[in-house]
Amino acid sequence: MQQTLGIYGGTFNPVHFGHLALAHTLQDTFALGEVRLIPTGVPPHRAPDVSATQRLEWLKLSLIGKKNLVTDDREVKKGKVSFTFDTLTELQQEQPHSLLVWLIGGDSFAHLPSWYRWQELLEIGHLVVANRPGFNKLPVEIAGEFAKRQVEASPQALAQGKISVLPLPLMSASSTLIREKLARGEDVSDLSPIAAILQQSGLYYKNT
Ligand SMILES: Nc1ncnc2c1ncn2[C@@H]1O[C@H](COP(=O)(O)OP(=O)(O)OP(=O)(O)O)[C@@H](O)[C@H]1O
Ligand SMILES: O=C(O)c1ccc[n+]([C@@H]2O[C@H](COP(=O)([O-])O)[C@@H](O)[C@H]2O)c1
Repeated sequence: MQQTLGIYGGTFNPVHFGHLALAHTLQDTFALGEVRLIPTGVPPHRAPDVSATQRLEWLKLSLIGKKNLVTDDREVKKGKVSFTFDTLTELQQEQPHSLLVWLIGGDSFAHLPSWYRWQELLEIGHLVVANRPGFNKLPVEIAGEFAKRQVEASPQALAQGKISVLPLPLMSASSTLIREKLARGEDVSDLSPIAAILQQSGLYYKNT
């Protein structure tokens, strides 16, 4: 049987239930032994107001007791901008016999042409896309790649250079929504597994 490794990168500013549902469903749908959640240190396209070590710490807390879901701190340790192409290349070198099964949301997928070496990125492993607003309005070059590469979401269909859609209904959870609610001092326990910690930290609170 083919060896596989699940990869899920994100800013996780902060972690929410949607992130966890995506990671679980990825693991389950493709029968992956392990999914690595990789927080960005210095993300290429944004500047989070909370440190990378803090975002990693919260992510770790939210994964306690979750078999097969683990954090990977390589991008946090780098201390400079991390490109997904470099991270996946590094992981592939470490595990030359594993197929990398990497996950992004539909909004990220729609912006893929702005990513570093995005066309080569599509060749590295098997990409899994989770539905999210934006996925239904793909730029033409991405729509073309998707049409050419799409296969069903199953362990048997896993293959280098292919793309599958994660079988999960649209989830409205987002870090933006959590940050907005915390800024107003509102409860976020329906959105994040670390709601109490976030509220106590006061980190996103804006006393206006
Ligand atoms: N609810 C969701 N449904 C589908 N994909 C999601 C969802 N939440 C996050 N993702 C995807 O997971 C990856 C990491 O997301 P990220 O950590 O930036 O969270 P986010 O909720 O998108 O944050 P923000 O609201 O700050 O943009 C991205 O590819 C994103 O598209
Ligand atoms: O490599 C790139 O050029 C690139 C550009 C934008 C985002 N990414 C990665 O995509 C993942 C999700 O990003 P974000 O900003 O939606 O949290 C995260 O792992 C980022 O490092 C990667």
